[in-house]
Amino acid sequence: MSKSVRRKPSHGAVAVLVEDEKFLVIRRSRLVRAPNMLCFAGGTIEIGEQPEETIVRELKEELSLDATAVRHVFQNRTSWGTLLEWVLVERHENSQPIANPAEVSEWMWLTASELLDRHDLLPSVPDFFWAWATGQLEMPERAGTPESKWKFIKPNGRLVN
Ligand SMILES: Nc1nc2c([nH]c(=O)n2[C@@H]2O[C@H](COP(=O)(O)OP(=O)(O)OP(=O)(O)O)[C@@H](O)[C@H]2O)c(=O)[nH]1
Repeated sequence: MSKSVRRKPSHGAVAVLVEDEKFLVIRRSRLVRAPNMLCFAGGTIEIGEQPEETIVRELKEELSLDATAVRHVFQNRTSWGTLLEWVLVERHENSQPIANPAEVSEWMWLTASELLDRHDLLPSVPDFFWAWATGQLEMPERAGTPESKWKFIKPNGRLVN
């Protein structure tokens, strides 16, 4: 969520950090676009950057977290036209998140089911879990197994029972 030179059209990268079936989630600060919403850490890909570099930089800026990109897992486009690159990351041993209040008001570890129960998510987050549940992306064992009910999460929508 830095304010430096941007590439147009908007192209962003999202950090997927999962341990023991819990995903690292941030609440966006009230000072940024989509204030107070829950999402994964990430931000705009700057000129000359690879998505893997963007998410390492954004994890440092938003959460003071040291992490390594593992692999690109997914790509999608938001309803407002931003192309998103989803990158699996691992945090460095002993590196703990500390929220930068200019960008992040809090962080939390949530299971996918806990996440999908929330009503304050950026719409790309249920889209990501829908894609996982429908076999469009591969996640490591530590992420657990996608639940079949997530297949009923409509893209940009909520869980349909
Ligand atoms: N950080 C983050 N951004 C996401 C997610 N899902 C999603 O659609 N986005 C979108 O990706 C774009 C870039 O994210 P951002 O808002 O955190 O980053 P930024 O300040 O560098 O970019 P911006 O000021 O152009 O919006 C925004 O349009 C944001 O809404 C997500 O899970 N995490």
